[in-house]
Amino acid sequence: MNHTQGMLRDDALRGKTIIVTGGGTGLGKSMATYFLKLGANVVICSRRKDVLDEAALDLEQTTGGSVLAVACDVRKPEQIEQVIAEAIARFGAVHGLVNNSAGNFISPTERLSYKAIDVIVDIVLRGTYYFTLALGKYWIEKEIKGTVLNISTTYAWTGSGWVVPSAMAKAGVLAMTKSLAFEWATHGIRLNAIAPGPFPTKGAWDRLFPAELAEKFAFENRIPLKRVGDHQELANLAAYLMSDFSAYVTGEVITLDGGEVLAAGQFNFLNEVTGEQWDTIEGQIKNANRSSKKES
Ligand SMILES: CCCCC/C=C/C(=O)SCCNC(=O)CCNC(=O)[C@H](O)C(C)(C)COP(=O)(O)OP(=O)(O)OC[C@H]1O[C@@H](n2cnc3c(N)ncnc32)[C@H](O)[C@@H]1OP(=O)(O)O
Ligand SMILES: NC(=O)C1=CN([C@@H]2O[C@H](COP(=O)(O)OP(=O)(O)OC[C@H]3O[C@@H](n4cnc5c(N)ncnc54)[C@H](OP(=O)(O)O)[C@@H]3O)[C@@H](O)[C@H]2O)C=CC1
Repeated sequence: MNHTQGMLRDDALRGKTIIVTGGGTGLGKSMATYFLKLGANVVICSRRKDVLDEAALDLEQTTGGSVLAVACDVRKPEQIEQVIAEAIARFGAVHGLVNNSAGNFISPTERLSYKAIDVIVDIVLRGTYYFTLALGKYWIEKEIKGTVLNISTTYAWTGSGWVVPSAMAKAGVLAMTKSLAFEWATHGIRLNAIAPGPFPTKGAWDRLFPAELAEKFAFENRIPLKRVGDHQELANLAAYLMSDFSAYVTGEVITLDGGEVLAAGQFNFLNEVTGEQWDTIEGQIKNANRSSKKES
C-alpha cells in the first residue's frame, strides 16, 4: 500500500451523482476519475466543450463509468441551471458538488486592471456561490441531503502576495463553507473544503510557475515532507468527503500540503542548524542556565 493508491472500498460512491466543475482538466479530472471508479455518475462542466468531450471519453474508457459533459461558465447562473437540469434528466438526481473551477495567475497587484481582478474573483467566488446556491435550493426543495466540497488553497488562511485576487476569493469560499455548513445542517446538507498545497497540473503551473520561475523554484526544499502532492492523495480525501463515510464531518477545511503552510513557524529557520552547531548551542544555553542559578 502507498499514497498513490485508491483508499476507499469500490462501492463507496455508488448511487451518487456528483458534479465536478472544471472536471475536464487537472485535479478536477483526477477527482472525477476516482469518483467514477467508486461507482458515482459524474457530471463535468467548464467553458471549453472540446476539452470536456475529450475528457469524458477518456474517463468513460478508463473507468467504465457514466459521464455527462456540459459546457458551462460558472459565472452565468442560467448555464449552471442548465447543467443541473441536464444532470437530473440523465441521472435522475444530483447528490454532490465539487466547486473546483478556478482562474489564477501571478502578478504584482498594482499591474492588474479592474477587469483582471474581477475575472479571478468572479470565477472562484461568484462561480462557487452561484453553483452552491442553485444546488442548495434544489436539495432543500427535494429533501436531498447533498454534499458540497470546495477546493480552496492554503493561502486563503495565510494570505499571499502576487495572487491577491485568488487569495481574496478563496478566503470568501472558506467563509461560505463554514457559514452554510451551519445554516444548511438543518437540511442534512454538508459543506467541506480542501486546501491543497502544490499538486502539479498544467493549468496551475503555466500560470503560477512559468519557465522563468520554474527553474528557480525547488518545491521539494520548501515543503517539510520534501515532495509535491500526488493527485490520488487529493482524490482519496475528496472521495471520503463526498461519501457517507464522512457523514459527521461538516464545515471542515482540511489542509493537504506536506506541511508547507507550517513554514511560518517562527523558529523554523533552525532547520539549517547542523548537529555540531546544536552541540555548541546546547552548551551555551546550559552555561546561561548555570549563571542565572548562581545569580539567584
Ligand atoms: C502551488 C500552489 C498553487 C496555488 C493555488 C492554485 C490556485 C489555482 O487556482 S491554479 C488554477 C489555474 N488555472 C486557471 O487559471 C485556468 C483558467 N484560467 C484562465 O482561463 C485565465 O488564466 C484567466 C483566469 C485570466 C481567464 O481568462 P479569460 O477569461 O480569457 O480572460 P482574459 O485573458 O481576457 O483576461 C482578463 C483580464 O485579465 C488580464 N490578465 C490576464 N493575465 C494576466 C497577467 N498574467 N498579468 C496581468 N493581467 C493579466 C487581462 O489583461 C484582462 O484584463 P484587461 O487587459 O483589463 O482586459
Ligand atoms: N494545482 C495545485 O497545486 C493547486 C490547485 N488548487 C485548486 O485546485 C483547483 C483545480 O486547479 P488545477 O487542476 O490545478 O487547474 P486547472 O487549470 O486544470 O483547473 C481549472 C479548471 O477551471 C475551469 N474553469 C476556469 N474558468 C472557468 C469558468 N469561468 N467556468 C467554469 N469552469 C472554469 C477550467 O476549464 P475551462 O478553461 O474549460 O473553463 C479548468 O478545467 C482550483 O480550484 C485551484 O485553485 C489549489 C491549490 C493548489
